[in-house]
Amino acid sequence: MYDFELNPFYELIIDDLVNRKYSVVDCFFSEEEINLLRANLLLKQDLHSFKKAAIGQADNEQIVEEIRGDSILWLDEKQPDEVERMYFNKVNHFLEYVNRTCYLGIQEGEFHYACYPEGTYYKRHLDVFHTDNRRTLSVVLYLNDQDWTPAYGGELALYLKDENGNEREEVVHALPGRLVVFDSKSIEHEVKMVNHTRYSITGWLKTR
Ligand SMILES: O=C(O)CCC(=O)C(=O)O
Ligand SMILES: [Fe+2]
Repeated sequence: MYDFELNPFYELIIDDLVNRKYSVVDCFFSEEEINLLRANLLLKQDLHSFKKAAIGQADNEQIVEEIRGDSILWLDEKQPDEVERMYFNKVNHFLEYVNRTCYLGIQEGEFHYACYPEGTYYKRHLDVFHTDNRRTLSVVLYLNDQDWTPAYGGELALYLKDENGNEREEVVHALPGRLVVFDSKSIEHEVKMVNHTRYSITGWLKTR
């Protein structure tokens, strides 16, 4: 017997995750919250604190712009600013719900701002490492301007298997406020060529 109230919005996301291993929702954050998060990202970027993103992990990290061309800044969950605290509160609320209903055993998260300048992309990859497969759910939130159009490129392509085992590409436009949650361990994906600076927060919910 559940001792808490069902959340119909979270249930939709969870249904998607169970049925097809990914979910795309546009109203997890309000437009005002997205504007605050974008302004926060731009402020931090002005302070020149973004670094070219690497591939690999720990002592095996390499910057390879032919594979990924974004610059990132990790969020510090222990010292969030006011806007980041709002982001963490919402994500953690969802996370607690997922843990209680799906028993995924997620213990922690890691999150970074990302900026893809024009002409960059991130080639097809999986979000788990050979030496560390704790990442369970990938969570991407787009912080692009409200006038973002598909002509700006930078689509997220998810490579999915249909019921016959054939591969199918699901294309997701990086519309402002859009949240994409997907199974880190099984869904290969890529960021297509970006024609206009593209902003996001990407996070991973992990087991310990
Ligand atoms: O920004 C996106 O749409 C996906 C980014 C991504 O795949 C990653 O950072 O691992
Ligand atoms: Fe990824």
